[in-house]
Amino acid sequence: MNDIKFDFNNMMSFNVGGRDGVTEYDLRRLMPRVNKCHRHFRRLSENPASRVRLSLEWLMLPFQDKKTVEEIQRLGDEIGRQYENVLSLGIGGSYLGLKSAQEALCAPYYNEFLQLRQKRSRIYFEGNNLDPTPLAVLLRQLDPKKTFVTVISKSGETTETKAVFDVVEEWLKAGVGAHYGRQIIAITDPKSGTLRKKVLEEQAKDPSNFRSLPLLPGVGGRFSEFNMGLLHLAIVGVDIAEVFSGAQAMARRCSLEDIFKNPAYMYASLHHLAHLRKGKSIAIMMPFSEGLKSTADWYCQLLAESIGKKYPRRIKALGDSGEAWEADTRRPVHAGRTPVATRGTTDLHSIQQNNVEGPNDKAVTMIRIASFADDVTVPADKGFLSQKRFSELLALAQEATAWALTSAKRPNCTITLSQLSPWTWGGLLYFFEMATAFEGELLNVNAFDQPGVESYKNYMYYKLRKPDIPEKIAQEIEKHPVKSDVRFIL
Ligand SMILES: O=P(O)(O)OC[C@H]1O[C@](O)(CO)[C@@H](O)[C@@H]1O
Repeated sequence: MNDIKFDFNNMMSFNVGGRDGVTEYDLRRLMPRVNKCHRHFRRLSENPASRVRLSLEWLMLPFQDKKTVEEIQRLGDEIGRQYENVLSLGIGGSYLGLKSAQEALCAPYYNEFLQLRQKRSRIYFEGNNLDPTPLAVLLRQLDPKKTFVTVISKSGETTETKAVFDVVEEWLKAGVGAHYGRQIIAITDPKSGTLRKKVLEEQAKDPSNFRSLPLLPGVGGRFSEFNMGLLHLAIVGVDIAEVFSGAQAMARRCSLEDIFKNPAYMYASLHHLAHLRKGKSIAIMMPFSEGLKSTADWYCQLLAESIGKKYPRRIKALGDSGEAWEADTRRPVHAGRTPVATRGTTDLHSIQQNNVEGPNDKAVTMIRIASFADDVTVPADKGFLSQKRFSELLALAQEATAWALTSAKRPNCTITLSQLSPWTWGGLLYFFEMATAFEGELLNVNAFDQPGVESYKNYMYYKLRKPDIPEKIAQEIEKHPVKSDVRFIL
């Protein structure tokens, strides 16, 4: 059985009370807005030009052409079987989806045991931080001749990925010699950016150098796992067609107008109401599965970058029956909910205290797996735990967490995956993508840009004297120096 269920009973007032819970009446009152957003979103998603212009092309990713997917599957398979190690460089949307896929769909301790990884490459994620220690240690240990490098960056400009790639490229060159470029694949924008430029230059020297795969136009980083992440799925031996089949099934459920039939619209509507009417501004993501830890991290980027916006969206109609969006800077709204990634049962012994007794400003999403591929049983004669299966204990812990939250009037909901498989994981990702995009619609913000991330980048570029920094940015930085008074440093 391959199934995904969304249980939101504990978001409702009949379980957590009228002050903190949503009523059916609230949901029905929101329906005209939901229907309007649905029609708007649908109109845009049916228009190919709008999809690309507004970064909605992620909607189509699970429906990609079979031949392309098969080619990627073959290529990844070849790399995974040939190389002892794969260094996967990327950050944000060019990293989190890959990591979450690996944790969810490969055996735990994948890197440690050859048999568990079916004799495929060990995977090392780098380029997602500027901390020098892991990189320095790793490069001292790895044999460049046995290492393949995937560098993933839509822009090709991201400092973390670029700096690490610059180092890794030289390391590979020194260790492998003239043909080092055959051990690199770049996944980047098909036309623009410095990484694409580098690919073209290197391929002109030798066509088997710096192979590359395109990031499809109209796909933003955090919505790109079914594009940027495909090669990685293939390297670690995951069946991409299964992931897509699960995502397609979810896409069909999420295309329905009725929120009582569309789980993503319901998720978005409930959290929208819980936030704006009941003050639940913190989104706690709590999978009861080690395999879904990084999926919770992936969700944090998705929610934070998509919904956390200073300005609402101003829509401009265009001639092709499409539209363009811009920030309406006259009216700051500071929209968004703050995501926090936790995990059951580990964080029941830390963050859960605050969830139950701290400020009642959270909505908790639990994810549970109904059936595990492996199980462990406590031996007999061990008191009250005797002969209990771990899966049983875990399910009970999740039930107990829901009870503890609900009885303390803390709204919570549970997503149940029949099992953790490529099919359910594909469906789960699509569900969250649609729920987040739709929450953006309800809030009327652009869920597909991330202007707030630029300010730290600009400051760094300015200090690093990156060429072509706009004068306006330089002035802005000069105008706002951060004061440092020694009295306030102990
Ligand atoms: O793929 P790129 O261009 O290196 O960007 C990486 C990440 O950086 C951001 O642009 C900002 O953090 C993310 O949205 C994106 O996922």
